[in-house]
Amino acid sequence: MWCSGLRKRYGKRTAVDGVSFSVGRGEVVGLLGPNGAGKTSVIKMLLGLVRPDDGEVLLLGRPGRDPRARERVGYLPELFRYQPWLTAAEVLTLHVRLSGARVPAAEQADVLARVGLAARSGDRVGGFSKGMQQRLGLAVALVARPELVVLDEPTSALDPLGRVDVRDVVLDLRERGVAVLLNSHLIGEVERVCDRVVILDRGRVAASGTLAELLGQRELRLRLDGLTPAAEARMAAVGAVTRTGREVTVALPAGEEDAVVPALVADLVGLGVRVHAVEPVRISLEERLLGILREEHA
Ligand SMILES: Nc1ncnc2c1ncn2[C@@H]1O[C@H](COP(=O)(O)OP(=O)(O)OP(=O)(O)O)[C@@H](O)[C@H]1O
Repeated sequence: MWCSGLRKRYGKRTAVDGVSFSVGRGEVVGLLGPNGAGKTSVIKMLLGLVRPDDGEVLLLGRPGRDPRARERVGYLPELFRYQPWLTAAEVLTLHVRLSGARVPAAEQADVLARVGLAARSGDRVGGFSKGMQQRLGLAVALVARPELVVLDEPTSALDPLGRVDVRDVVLDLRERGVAVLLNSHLIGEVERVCDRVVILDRGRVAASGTLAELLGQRELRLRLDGLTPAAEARMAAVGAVTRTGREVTVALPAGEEDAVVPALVADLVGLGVRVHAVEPVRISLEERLLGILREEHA
């Protein structure tokens, strides 16, 4: 899947402003960003559910407008409700028919089992809990043997075990060479399964890259007493500084920590600062995301 220069306005509000990225076969890409960043709008444009004002979409090598491009795409929407009078098995059969694929009943039953609904296949969907409906939505996204799967908040209603199931499903898809685009606010989840992430903010790509690229940056956690403006300026010269009382975090320039850390500590001591603790750490995706968003909004 590939998109370039996607733009969308709703009235005066620009929801998506020049978004480009791609998801290759066998690759899991996470779409991250705050509420209203444009994630769902991007997904809907990719799938042809919303018409972009500008930009291009290629799905599995065909223009996104081509209905045949969508035959091999599985989609779990953020908000969904299936026909309450149908059983879970009937919902799957309906979606298989809609997709035009030929999927034998036994394979459909396997998909229900994979999302943990084997025991409920004959029950009407109207009586399903939110989490069970979300599991069914995942089964719908998977059942027609898709080559690209787009999951919009797939675990929002799921219990911790259900989240583990989804992680296994996603890793299994990757194993089979399926391209997966995952929109989730659960950053830990994204960090565990995604090869790459695209961070959206106010309709634009604020950052993107492999986890190694985005998290490659290390930072230094310090516990300090007697900070002076000169000492703060010395730390700011190294990288972005965040401070909560005596705890100070300094972003380290990539690959230079061996030289930078001892020099910084020596200078801080020289400036009269009492250094209680020094700990270099690799930042988590969550911290990195918050850092990127803070810079964007500064
Ligand atoms: N149908 C619509 N009509 C008007 N404005 C819309 C519509 N859909 C989205 N928007 C606006 O576009 C912006 C992006 O919304 P979108 O749903 O894409 O964000 P999101 O990143 O998915 O957010 P969330 O994390 O809350 O799901 C928001 O300002 C929203 O109000």
